[in-house]
Amino acid sequence: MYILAPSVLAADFGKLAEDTAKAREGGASYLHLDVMDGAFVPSISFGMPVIASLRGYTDLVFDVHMMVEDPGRYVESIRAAGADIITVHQEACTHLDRVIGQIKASGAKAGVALNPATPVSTLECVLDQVDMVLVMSVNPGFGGQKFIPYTLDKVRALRQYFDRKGLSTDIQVDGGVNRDTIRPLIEAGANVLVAGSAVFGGDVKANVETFMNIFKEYER
Ligand SMILES: O=C(CO)[C@H](O)[C@H](O)COP(=O)(O)O
Ligand SMILES: [Fe+2]
Repeated sequence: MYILAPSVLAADFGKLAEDTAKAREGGASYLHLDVMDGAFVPSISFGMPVIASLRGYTDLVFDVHMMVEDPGRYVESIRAAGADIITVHQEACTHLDRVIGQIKASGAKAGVALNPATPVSTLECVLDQVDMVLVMSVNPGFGGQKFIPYTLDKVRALRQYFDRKGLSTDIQVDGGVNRDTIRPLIEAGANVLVAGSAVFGGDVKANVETFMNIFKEYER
């Protein structure tokens, strides 16, 4: 029911495949891949070649978070590189409906992300079409930032909406997720939790296991 998506942004890039294998050993089923273009967000991370290369080393679900301007330009190539879920920012798409259609046509699951200061109401017209909504709980661009508490209200509002509609749409939260912030997030209705520094800082397998044990508290 609950899914941990370790974000490789905090991994040792010289040992990506190794760190990914450790996360899988601990029980993770997703791998969160942060693509940054230096325009939508200040930093530049990695793109298709790195994702395609890593695809050869793991069967984890590739959950690609596109922090790029006009992400519609890259949907097909990110899918071809191995993405299973492609999440685009509402703020980066002039034609969001078209991009969601493009992602679905590619065969990937479609996610839409919101920056902390972007209200849930901006997704009103597309909420019934997406497989996942990503609530950013830090301003995107860097790992290791502090969780922004008001984003919990957005998670609650989304879960209420999906429950009312009888939809089992995933709600993902990304940014500052750790063993202190994860319980309020689950209680607010999040079911896909991204964690970068809390997974890849230290013993990766043990860190993932800690999250898995917290999930068990809620799955009983
Ligand atoms: O999208 C992201 C940053 O924009 C990352 O997924 C996120 O920051 C994960 O890192 P941490 O868990 O250390 O906050
Ligand atoms: Fe992310």
